[in-house]
Amino acid sequence: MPSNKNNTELVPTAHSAFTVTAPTGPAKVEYISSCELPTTFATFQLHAFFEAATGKEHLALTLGDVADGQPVLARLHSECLTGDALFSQRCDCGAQLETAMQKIAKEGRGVLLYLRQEGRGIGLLNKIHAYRLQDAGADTVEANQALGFAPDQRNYRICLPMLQHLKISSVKLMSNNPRKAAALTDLGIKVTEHIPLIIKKNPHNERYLLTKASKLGHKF
Ligand SMILES: Nc1nc2c(ncn2[C@@H]2O[C@H](COP(=O)(O)OP(=O)(O)OP(=O)(O)O)[C@@H](O)[C@H]2O)c(=O)[nH]1
Ligand SMILES: [Zn+2]
Repeated sequence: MPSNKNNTELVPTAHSAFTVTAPTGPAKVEYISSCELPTTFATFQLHAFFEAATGKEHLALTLGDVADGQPVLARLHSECLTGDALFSQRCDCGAQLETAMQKIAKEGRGVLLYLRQEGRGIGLLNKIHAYRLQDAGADTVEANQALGFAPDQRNYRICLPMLQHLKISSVKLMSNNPRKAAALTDLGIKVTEHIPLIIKKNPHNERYLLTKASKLGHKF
């Protein structure tokens, strides 16, 4: 841990501004509204959902007719404010988001669920704590554990009501995380294809990607 000049630095402890344990059992997610979302890739339909148990607002972007019963090109994207909005090079999230939207635009049909599971479910404040621990030598899994969390706090139950609302029952999944496909299958969503979403590594995310492969089971 880097120390400040007065040596008053505290080891980060988990911030409990909200519950970080994803609710179990069938997820209750209410559909709220939809609008057009013109982007640099295509003009998507943006659908808003509300999860009362956590107070979280989840989003779905769709392009084309996703309700025709054919497998839909799909991305379940876990929120990463630093990567998705602030161009962070610590992870591969921003580039994965961009690539997924590009692929959907190219196909002319697809869905992206933007899930508010920041920091693999521990929230933004705790992710910053975890990054601080990583700056001091921990890997991404050790950092979560040092804060008292599981390496990955996410579950994907909220996807079911969102996909049901969109009338999507089978997907071609863009992900390197086998747990996402397994979770969808458990929920009764057919995964007809696994499409890797591999992003070029850089010196800042190399260790993170290696740890994802060796400790979290991601396939690269
Ligand atoms: N706790 C924690 N979360 C992180 C860290 N780096 C990225 N994240 C979060 O991890 C989530 C993305 O998960 P990843 O493991 O990168 O990828 P994935 O979603 O499991 O798999 P893919 O579908 O292949 O992208 C986002 O919510 C990020 O905010 C970290 O060091 N610690
Ligand atoms: Zn990220």
